[in-house]
Amino acid sequence: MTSRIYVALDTTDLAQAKSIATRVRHHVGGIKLGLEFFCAHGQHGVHEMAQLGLPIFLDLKLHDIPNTVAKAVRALAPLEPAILTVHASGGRAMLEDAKAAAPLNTKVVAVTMLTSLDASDLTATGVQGTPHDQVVRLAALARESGVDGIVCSGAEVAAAKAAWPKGFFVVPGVRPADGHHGDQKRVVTPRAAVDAGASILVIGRPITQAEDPDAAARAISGTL
Ligand SMILES: O=c1ccn([C@@H]2O[C@H](COP(=O)(O)O)[C@@H](O)[C@H]2O)c(=O)[nH]1
Repeated sequence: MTSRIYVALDTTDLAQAKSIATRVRHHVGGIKLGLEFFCAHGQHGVHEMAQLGLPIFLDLKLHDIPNTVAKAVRALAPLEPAILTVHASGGRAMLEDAKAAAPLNTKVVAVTMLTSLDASDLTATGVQGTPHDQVVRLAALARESGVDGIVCSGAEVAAAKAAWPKGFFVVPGVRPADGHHGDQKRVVTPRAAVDAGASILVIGRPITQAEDPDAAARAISGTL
C-alpha cells in the first residue's frame, strides 16, 4: 500500500531537497513543497523535484480575491500537482474559482486553522468558539464550495470526516510521541492521526532534521 506520508521539504537548498527526497522515497507517498522552497526555486524547482517520480503536493496556501487566486491556480496548472492548497477563509467564491481553475487530477484542499495556532490565537484573531468549531465550520464551507478536502489538525479530523465522509483530509502538525513540537501547537502522533481519519500526513522536521532521515521516515512508517 502507498504510504500516507508526504514529506515536507522546507528548505531553500534544492540539492538538499533532492538528497532527502531520494533517501526517504521508499517510505513516503509523496513530496510536499511549500512557500520556502517555491519562493526560492519557483516552477523550475518543482519540475526538478518531480523528476524523482513521486506525487507533488504544492502547499502554497493561496489566499486572495477569487480572480487573483483563480489566475494563480491557472498559472500553476502546467505543474499538475497532485494536491494544491488554498485558505478556506478566502471564502466560497474563492474556493469555487480555485477548484474550477485547477487541473482535473489536482486535489484542491482548503486550509482551515493552521496547526501552529491554539484556542487563544484564534480568539486573538477575533474568531468566536474553539478550534474544533472553527475547523468544522470551515470544513462545511469547503465541502459546499466543491473543493476536494481540507487541512486540519489530527484533533479535529474525526469530526470533520464524520460530516464529510468522502472528503480528503490532510493532517500536518504530526509528531512521534517523544518528538519536539517546535512551533506546532495542535499536535498528534502519526498513528492517532490515521486512526482519526487522516487521508495523508504531512511530516517535515521529524524526518528532514533527523540525523538519518531514511531511518526516521521508516520508523514513523512502521507505526502506521
Ligand atoms: O496547518 C498547517 C498547514 C500546513 N502546514 C505545513 O506542514 C508542514 C509541517 O512541517 P513540520 O516540520 O512537520 O512541522 C510545514 O511545511 C507547514 O508549512 C502545517 O504545519 N500546518
